[in-house]
Amino acid sequence: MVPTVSLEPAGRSCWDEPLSISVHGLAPEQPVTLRAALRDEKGALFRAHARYRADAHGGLDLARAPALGGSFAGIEPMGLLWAMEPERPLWRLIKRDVQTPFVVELEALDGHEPDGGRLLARAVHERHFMAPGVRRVPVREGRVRATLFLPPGNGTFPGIIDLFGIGGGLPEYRASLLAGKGFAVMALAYYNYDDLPKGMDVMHLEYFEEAVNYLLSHPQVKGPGIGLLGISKGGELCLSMASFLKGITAAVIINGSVANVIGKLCYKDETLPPLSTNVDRIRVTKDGLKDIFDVLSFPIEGPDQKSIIPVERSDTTFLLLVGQDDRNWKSECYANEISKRLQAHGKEKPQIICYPEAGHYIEPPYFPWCKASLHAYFRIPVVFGGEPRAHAMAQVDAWQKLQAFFHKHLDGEVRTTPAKL
Ligand SMILES: CCCCCCCCCCCCCCCC(=O)SCCNC(=O)CCNC(=O)[C@H](O)C(C)(C)COP(=O)(O)OP(=O)(O)OC[C@H]1O[C@@H](n2cnc3c(N)ncnc32)[C@H](O)[C@@H]1OP(=O)(O)O
Repeated sequence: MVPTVSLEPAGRSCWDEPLSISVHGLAPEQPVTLRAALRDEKGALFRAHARYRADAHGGLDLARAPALGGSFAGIEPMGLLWAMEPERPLWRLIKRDVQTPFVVELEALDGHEPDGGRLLARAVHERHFMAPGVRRVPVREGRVRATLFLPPGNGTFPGIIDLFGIGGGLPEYRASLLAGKGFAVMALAYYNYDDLPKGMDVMHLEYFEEAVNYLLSHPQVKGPGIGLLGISKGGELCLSMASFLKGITAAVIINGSVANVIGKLCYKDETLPPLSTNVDRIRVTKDGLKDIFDVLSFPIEGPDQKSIIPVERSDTTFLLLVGQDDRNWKSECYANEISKRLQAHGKEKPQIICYPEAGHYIEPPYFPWCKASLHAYFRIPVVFGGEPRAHAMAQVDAWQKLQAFFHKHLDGEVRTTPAKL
């Protein structure tokens, strides 16, 4: 019998969907190595491999068989994806064009040699970023530069604005995936994109207000309020939006900050200065990378208090997702501080979910953990924290939790979907 690699669903799936991977037609107990590879749109190669042993009938099912070593160990049905590592140092897996898939190649090789034995079987699988029927609508309305993703159908959908962090541009991959779950999601650029400012010295919340109003007045967006989703500096901006602007019902903040950082934040006649930084507190890790964890002080004291976002003004319901090993900044302290300030003013206590050994970059499921990359603002290689497996588990769980939260608060629905790694 000729060995074959099978994937379920066959041929194609959405990037955030779990896959069933199996090999058939092996010899009983045959040692094999499985390899997965994909190239990003800049040509950078990401790879993972793991050693396995076929069962007594010559079958191998990654949901039941433990990996005996390689990029990961133990039963990890999706390990060949989340454990991928870039060939290029300091490189993150980013999807730029969400209209094309990542093409994943899977190979089964004979034996356990590090460089791979004879090729036994091969499969190619497309991982897509737009579920069938999801529509992509570029938005250039007034000052707003964005891309709106609409679920299939003519109805109205809960609306969400999605913000990324430092680096700017217009990453669309999270918004496009989330639209596949029944939300109208607008990925919003705010700097370093098109005719928007190149830098982030001053952020005007009026720009974000225009985006909120655009989404709220869209005929396919269900009111009366919208949701916000943001990571890092994007999470911090969501907190500011929820504190100063109207029309925001629910916000999910992934490793955000309680205070304004890097540039000034202006809204009408108010200005929040950026937190002060102390670059003498940058540490060098044993790999020669930079750890910026202590660059911003906590507790926030003295003149720095002017940078604190007035969360107590907000009537938004919050879900704060925290990587407990975030080395970018003190996300857990910030989440607790947000909670403390809201409660001190009689506001609703936010839900905080802390993920042990998860780092800064909590992405949608199966994006490989990124140890470090060039800080887009300071141009130094910084560590993000986390440990690959725990971080991968956090990403799967966070993705489920944020969808359930938005369905509950924007749609009035309680949905529970079991998380799968
Ligand atoms: C000395 C003083 C220190 C002081 C220290 C103080 C710290 C004081 C505390 C601050 C604390 C901050 C806390 C908030 C920290 C966040 O916000 S963490 C960052 C979160 N980042 C995001 O959410 C992603 C934001 N977006 C992006 O990064 C960009 O949109 C994208 C996705 C890279 C695309 O942007 P683009 O402009 O189309 O990209 P492109 O022109 O191809 O490349 C731009 C640069 O990114 C790099 N890049 C592109 N693709 C990749 C990739 N796949 N992997 C890695 N790099 C890539 C390129 O190399 C390029 O660099 P250069 O070649 O110019 O050197």
